[in-house]
Amino acid sequence: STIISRFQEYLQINTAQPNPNYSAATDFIISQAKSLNLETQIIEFVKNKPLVILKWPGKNPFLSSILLNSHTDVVPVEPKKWFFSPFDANIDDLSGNIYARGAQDMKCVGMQYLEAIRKLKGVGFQPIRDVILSFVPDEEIGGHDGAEKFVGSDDFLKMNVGVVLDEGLASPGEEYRVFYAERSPWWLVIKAVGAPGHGAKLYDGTAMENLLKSVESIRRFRDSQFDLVKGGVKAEGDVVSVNMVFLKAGTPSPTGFVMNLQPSEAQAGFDIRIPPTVDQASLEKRLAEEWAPSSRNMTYEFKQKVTTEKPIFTAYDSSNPWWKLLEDAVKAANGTVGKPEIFPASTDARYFRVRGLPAIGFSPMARTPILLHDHNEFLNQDEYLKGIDIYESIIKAYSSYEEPTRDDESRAEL
Ligand code: MET
Ligand SMILES: [Zn+2]
Ligand SMILES: [Zn+2]
Repeated sequence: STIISRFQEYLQINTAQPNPNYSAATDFIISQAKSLNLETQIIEFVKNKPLVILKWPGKNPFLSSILLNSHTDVVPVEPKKWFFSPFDANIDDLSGNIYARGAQDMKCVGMQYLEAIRKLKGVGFQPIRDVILSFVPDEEIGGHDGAEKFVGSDDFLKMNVGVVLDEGLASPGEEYRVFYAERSPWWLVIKAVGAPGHGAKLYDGTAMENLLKSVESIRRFRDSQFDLVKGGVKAEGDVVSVNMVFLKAGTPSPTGFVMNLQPSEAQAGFDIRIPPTVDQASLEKRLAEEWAPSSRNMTYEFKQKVTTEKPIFTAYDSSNPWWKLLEDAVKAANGTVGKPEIFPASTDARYFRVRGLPAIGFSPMARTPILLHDHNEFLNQDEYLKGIDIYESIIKAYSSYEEPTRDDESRAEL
């Protein structure tokens, strides 16, 4: 169908980090917007890193707007490990699965917003609140030149955003997952130095030994957290995850590494995710004292570090009307929403939440294995189409919601 081919077309644009083709993605999104008669704006806070903003104006400009956010970049691939080429967006005839990097994370969502608007326009629906779509760059590398700059801009203030939808996760079961908070990412590099020497000599204080002691200590901590999840004591989003993502050491030689030389430097990288309620200061103390102690000639550095003064949540009780509106709208489209969860990884939603806005993490993919950042990422075409109906229902409910929200009230007082 044309709906599916439009999704394929977006997936075929290679927006993988670290060299995303943002200009092709922008052209594509703008052409979609034009076909839908949406207002368009391109903002470049940083050159060649465009944010594409689309607007479907509502009838009441005094009410806060609905922001539907998605990121245009995707994570890199190891193409040889894929059955289908990751930027072909092939459809497996038998299953109807669409294979592509970004099929789940999160080009599906960006296109589903647009397709839902297409349907609503097709039946003559008119929103009361402004419906704004933001297609933002660089989420996968921290969002610093995308969503982070966006939320601090005048353009954003003028939008008077009242609620934000951003990405969630696929769900293998029947229920859609929905997220009210997320863990903070710490991308940590620990470095050890030590005395170099002959490969045959046993001596204390080598860089490798110094590093490995840390790795052992970090692994014990990792196990303790993982055990809580395995034992069913805690959910994935409620423990600290620590995973080693690189190891770097050794003296290179043309045939590999020099084998009889103990190197003077060694380092390891870790992806750490910290739940909102965990005390970050005490974790950093553990890091300084046990994981990278200067007494063992170790230093550390963060490649990414999100710190929060206090836990940041989107309310899911009656103080936040958007939560129930979403649940009801999903129900109205024959879906069900699970219990509110903490997103185990990170999304741009955090930038909206720190500004005090309710942001909900939601990607309508049920009956789907979680394959974001994995090989052979796919989304089934029927599931994709169902997701469009879900968004149609949500956008309809959100944009026709007339009760003043807290945000509208504070606006009125100005
Ligand atoms: N969304 C990506 C992740 O969770 C990038 C986050 S930036 C630290 O890994
Ligand atoms: Zn994502
Ligand atoms: Zn991602």
